[in-house]
Amino acid sequence: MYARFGPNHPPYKVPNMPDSAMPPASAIPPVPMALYETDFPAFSQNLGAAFERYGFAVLGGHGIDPALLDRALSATKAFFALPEETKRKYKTGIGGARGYTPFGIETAKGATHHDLKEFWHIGRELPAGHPYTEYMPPNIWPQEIADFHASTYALYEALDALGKKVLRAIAVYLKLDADFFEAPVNEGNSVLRLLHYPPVTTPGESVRAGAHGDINVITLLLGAEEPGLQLLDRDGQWLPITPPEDCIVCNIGDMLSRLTNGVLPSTQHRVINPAEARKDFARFSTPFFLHFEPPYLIETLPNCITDAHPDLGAAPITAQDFLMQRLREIKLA
Ligand SMILES: O=C(O)CCC(=O)C(=O)O
Ligand SMILES: [Fe+2]
Repeated sequence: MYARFGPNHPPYKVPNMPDSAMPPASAIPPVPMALYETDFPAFSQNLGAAFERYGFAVLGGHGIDPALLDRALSATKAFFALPEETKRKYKTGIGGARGYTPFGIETAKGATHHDLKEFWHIGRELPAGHPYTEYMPPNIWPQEIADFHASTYALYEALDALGKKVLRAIAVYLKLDADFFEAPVNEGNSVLRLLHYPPVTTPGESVRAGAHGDINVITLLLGAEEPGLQLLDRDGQWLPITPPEDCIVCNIGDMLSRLTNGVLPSTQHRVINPAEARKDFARFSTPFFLHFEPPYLIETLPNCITDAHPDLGAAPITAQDFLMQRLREIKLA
């Protein structure tokens, strides 16, 4: 069992504390994905309520083919096991938007220490001459791992489809047309991030991922069953999110928070270092950052301005301009 702990790093695992005194390992109960087909209004309501309360929701039984997940995870592990110099061949000069970003680069906004992670980014494949090629560079693929391209891009497409379903539920929760988000995200600048947090063998100031909010519309996260992910709750407590294996963690990003005038909050989250018993284990997780199409104008939804949510006065901004502003802040652009 994992204890809650405050921002100043009291112990993560409290020795001698009976399990009954601990908060649940994961604060947010899963919403069954099956409800999407059997009772869409209930699906939308349960999911939306979790997002409004926590900025996070957990989807149970996500329905992504377990064989595909195994293939993508094997390819990911095989890539990160390559020698450093081989991996660095795939480091691009485009702010990490595609390919490999080595250990020690990304630094959370306002943080002084870099994160303890390396990662690989995959974007949407566009036909030659597509107008968005200006914003969305082509993918690169490691030649050393035969199934990498096929398995990880199939996962990209599965998560893109799942994300579009989640957005239908969010639209209905917000009393918009169910297909409100369809055109804005259809060929969105979405990115699949394959993340590797190596074992944490030397103590230091750095954490696996410093506290941050995601930039995009919504994030779908696979692999959070290896403990460490926490969200910063309203009362200042860090709540662990450690879902069962067939679940996917979803959270609201800054773009959707801005569009909804904060009705759906983008909640700060982080990945803390492992407890002693898990410190020799790597952590592999896979967030899918679902984005709007680059020219989409993020402009506060009028029906999200209410007495409970007075207008925060966010100026309209395109998804592309917002992204560039935020990437500069985390030293990726
Ligand atoms: O690894 C995780 O569980 C979360 C990663 C994350 O929050 C991110 O990459 O934005
Ligand atoms: Fe994140």
